[in-house]
Amino acid sequence: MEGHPLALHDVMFIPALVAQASDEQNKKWLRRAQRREIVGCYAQTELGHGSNLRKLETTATYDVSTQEFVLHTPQITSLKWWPGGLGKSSNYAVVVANMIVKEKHLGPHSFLVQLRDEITHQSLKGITVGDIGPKLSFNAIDNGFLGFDNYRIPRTNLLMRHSRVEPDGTYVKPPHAKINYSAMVRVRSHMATGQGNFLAQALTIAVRYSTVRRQGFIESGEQEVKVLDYQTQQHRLFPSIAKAYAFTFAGYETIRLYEQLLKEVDTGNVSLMADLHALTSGLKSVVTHQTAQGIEQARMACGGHGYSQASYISEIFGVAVGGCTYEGENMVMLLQLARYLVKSVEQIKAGESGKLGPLVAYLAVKVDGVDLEKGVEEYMKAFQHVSRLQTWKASEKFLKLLKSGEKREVAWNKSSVELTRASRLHTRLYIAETFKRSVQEVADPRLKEVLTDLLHLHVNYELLDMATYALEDGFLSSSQLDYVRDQLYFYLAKIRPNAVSLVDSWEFSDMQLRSVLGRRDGNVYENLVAWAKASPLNKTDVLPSVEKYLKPMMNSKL
Ligand SMILES: CCCCC/C=C\C/C=C\C/C=C\CCC(=O)SCCNC(=O)CCNC(=O)[C@H](O)C(C)(C)COP(=O)(O)OP(=O)(O)OC[C@H]1O[C@@H](n2cnc3c(N)ncnc32)[C@H](O)[C@@H]1OP(=O)(O)O
Ligand SMILES: Cc1cc2nc3c(=O)[nH]c(=O)nc-3n(C[C@H](O)[C@H](O)[C@H](O)COP(=O)(O)OP(=O)(O)OC[C@H]3O[C@@H](n4cnc5c(N)ncnc54)[C@H](O)[C@@H]3O)c2cc1C
Repeated sequence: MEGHPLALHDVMFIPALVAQASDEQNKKWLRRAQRREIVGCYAQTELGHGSNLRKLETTATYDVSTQEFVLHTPQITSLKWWPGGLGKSSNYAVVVANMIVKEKHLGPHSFLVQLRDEITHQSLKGITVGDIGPKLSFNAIDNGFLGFDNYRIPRTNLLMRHSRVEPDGTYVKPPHAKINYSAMVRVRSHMATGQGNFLAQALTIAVRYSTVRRQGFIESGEQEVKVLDYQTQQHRLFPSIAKAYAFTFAGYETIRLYEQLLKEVDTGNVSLMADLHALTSGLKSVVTHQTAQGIEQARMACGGHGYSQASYISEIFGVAVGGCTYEGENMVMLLQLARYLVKSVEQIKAGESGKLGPLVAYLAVKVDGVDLEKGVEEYMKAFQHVSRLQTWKASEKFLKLLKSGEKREVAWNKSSVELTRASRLHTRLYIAETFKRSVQEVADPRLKEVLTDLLHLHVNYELLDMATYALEDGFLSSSQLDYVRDQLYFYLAKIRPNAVSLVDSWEFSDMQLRSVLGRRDGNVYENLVAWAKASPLNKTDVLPSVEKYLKPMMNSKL
């Protein structure tokens, strides 16, 4: 859980080689990387810039006389900063640098760069490398810094699957300007399942513990109740169980789309790139944010013991919440999706709704009302309505500002909070749709019934959570919202008997969970006492600090 120094080798280094190195280059590098003869990381972010890649300062200048690239970090803000596994573990890196050929700045490109000697592991001349220090979490990963002092690498170390520099300095452009960003798109497309997994771990701990913990009464005179029987506890935990399933289903779809994209790009078809970029930008942001919130609620649902490291939920939170920042800061990524949504609105306004992709076609179709009692399909129409409403509102705001003479960037900035709201609603619609489709495909009727309950819980919870938008224009009435509330409470109670099975079905072992509270055998109290006794502070009855600090104070007559 605390991370692994080689995580980025598998998560980004190898995928970057697969997607961006030519077949010929990969004959040299890929097998070695897969056998871990060389260990690598993905070095893109710098001390001064992470989000705005066009302003990366590390340069790779082509020297035609030696057929080499000269890597250089001209100032302190140009140092690579953050890459996982860079500090101490990696001897190679995929380095993203601004490529300069014949004095022309050609933007960020990826290079395979050796950092350390393969035998001694010592850093090579011209390289400054080290660890950036402790973080909120992930402290088993050596996130690092890296500087280059006119460090030379062969021309052939530019990853050349999609773009090339010939020996004479002729540049062959890629088929899509952002194709070098593919390693990021890959991780974003995997993040929904990854984050769903973090959320699932925290929920397994909290739900199991909530069946062991007894506190207070629902009906007087009986045994104290398991805290999971409180409606508030169910409301805290069960919608997140539904989300963990929903994120996993959505993630399977984006992983499949990324694999499809890779195949299509190899045949020269880059049409899926914009769609997948928009989709994964939004999904990554919504999923990481909701996961962090869900984990924190799971921790609080364990009361005081949730605050102890024995619960292990704080560590899960620390790792998961990193996802809100890495692979694109959430606001920045929501604004990427918003670009796509605004473009879609512009297409509709230009009478070109036929050209809209399937995920945004609903933006052109108005619905007057819904009959929620007819079931989940009607909820989908309601989600479409609120997303459409907010997308149009935010887009119109932006377009109006543009028309009034504001510069594009200024108009964008003045509309950006509204735009991020639109992106979230659009993404939540996508999550609900994929959840619905995935449940429909389940063959086992008993499993399907339980997952359908979770789906119902999810759509009622979500609609209630975004109710302001639907009430604003009178799309939903207050009596419809009462219906949604009743349905929500109905499904909380219906899910209660299956709650433990729903979390157990994720099959985390005790070793994976590392939680005293979330143990499979439920022996929480005995093990909490044993855990506390094992605390380093309990190794001796009287600590040395007593002699040194407490006694002089306690014995003073002041
Ligand atoms: C696999 C399992 C995962 C689970 C993880 C578990 C453990 C791992 C542990 C640790 C962490 C793992 C990884 C972390 C690694 C990293 O963090 S690597 C660094 C990540 N950095 C970022 O994500 C940077 C974010 N910034 C950007 O991506 C870009 O700068 C930007 C915001 C997208 C803007 O780029 P820019 O070049 O300026 O473009 P501009 O805004 O001008 O847009 C121009 C058009 O290009 C389109 N576009 C942008 N990106 C893409 C893309 N990737 N694909 C397709 N198209 C793209 C954009 O939409 C614009 O299109 P228009 O049509 O003009 O609107
Ligand atoms: C755990 C972890 C692992 C990482 N691993 C790697 C790695 O392996 N390799 C690597 O290269 N990098 C890695 N990173 C770096 C990470 O990708 C960046 O930190 C991330 O992309 C955010 O960039 P930033 O730090 O520059 O944030 P900033 O962009 O400085 O963000 C600061 C604030 O500014 C806002 N902001 C920035 N730009 C805009 C805008 N255009 N519009 C509106 N608001 C804006 C943001 O929303 C945020 O609120 C890692 C980071 C973490 C935390």
